Amino acid sequence: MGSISDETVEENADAPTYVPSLPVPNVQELVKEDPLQVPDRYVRDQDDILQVNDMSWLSSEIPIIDLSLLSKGDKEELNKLDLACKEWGFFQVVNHGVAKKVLQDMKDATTEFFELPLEEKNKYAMPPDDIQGYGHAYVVSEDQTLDWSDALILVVYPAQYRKLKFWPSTPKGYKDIIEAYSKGVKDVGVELLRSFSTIMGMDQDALLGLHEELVQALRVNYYPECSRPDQVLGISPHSDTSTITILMQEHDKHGLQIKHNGGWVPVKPIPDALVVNVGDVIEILSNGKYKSIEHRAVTNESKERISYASFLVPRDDVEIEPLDHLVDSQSTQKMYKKVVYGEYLRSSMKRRMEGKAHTQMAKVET
Ligand SMILES: O=C(O)CCC(=O)C(=O)O
Ligand SMILES: [Fe+2]
Repeated sequence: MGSISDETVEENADAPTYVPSLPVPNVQELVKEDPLQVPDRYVRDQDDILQVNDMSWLSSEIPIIDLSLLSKGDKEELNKLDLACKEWGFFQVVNHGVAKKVLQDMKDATTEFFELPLEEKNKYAMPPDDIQGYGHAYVVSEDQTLDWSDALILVVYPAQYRKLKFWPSTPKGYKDIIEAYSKGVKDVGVELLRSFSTIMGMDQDALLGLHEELVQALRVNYYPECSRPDQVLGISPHSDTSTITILMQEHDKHGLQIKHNGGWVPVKPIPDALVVNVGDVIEILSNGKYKSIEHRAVTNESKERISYASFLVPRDDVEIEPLDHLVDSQSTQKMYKKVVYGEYLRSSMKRRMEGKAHTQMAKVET
């Protein structure tokens, strides 16, 4: 594999465009200027963050799936996957085959990138009319409560969708590291989609085929430390508009929480494991059997946290609706309307992230 050279930065005509977001302050800089300030725009209604819904004791119940067993078609592991998707919508994957070094290089280079001075990072600033680059997405109104985070967002697959002008060339080799990490995640994703096809009663390659082309986007979330973690959220509660999301977190920092039985359950990092969640596409295809679960990230008082979310999604023109055979087997009606994926995705970007409000729009009114 050759390296991604610095010369290939001209605009790519095949690259899709996305919905813009309003400009907001860089949170990392706010903290640098005054570690104690928490501007009003970031302060949540206390009901939003209260610990009364704390269900941390359930963390150890979040399923752990062995990908090497799934790949062999192990029945028991496939059952575990089915249960995980029905009951949790989230699980952690071990024995996924992505080399430790690939994961570690990604963490090291990314940490270095975020430590660069703002002007350096801003060479890759997200323009007002795009969602790729370094900045903030999903800001749609001046009076929306803001998330305590900055992000670097890149479309990585298919390669012809890339906009390389947003791929940082510092630290040295970062582009190749992003590519190697994304390739690893893609292989895991393909393997998982095969197993998802199986548990959804289809040929192994059915889901991949339905995507026409597997599109993969990377969102690196940077959550600076916050002097008042009880007042802010790193990322608002939302469900992912993806088919599945594959997330790497740092092993020594907590932040991700998922909604379960009305409470918030932290996903405790397991070293080198990847966190996977069912996205809205699987929820719709499965007619709600598998749920795209609401999740959020909280901040830490003394440490910044970085998370790496890879979203696997269908091509824009693919139509998504509940699979006929699943509707029949559940002997219920179709719970979701047909949506064109690209329209669904873009309309979600025009809203602020707000729980399951967007999936709700695809629901058939009853
Ligand atoms: O930081 C995390 O753990 C969650 C990130 C997330 O949910 C997202 O980027 O969609
Ligand atoms: Fe998410």
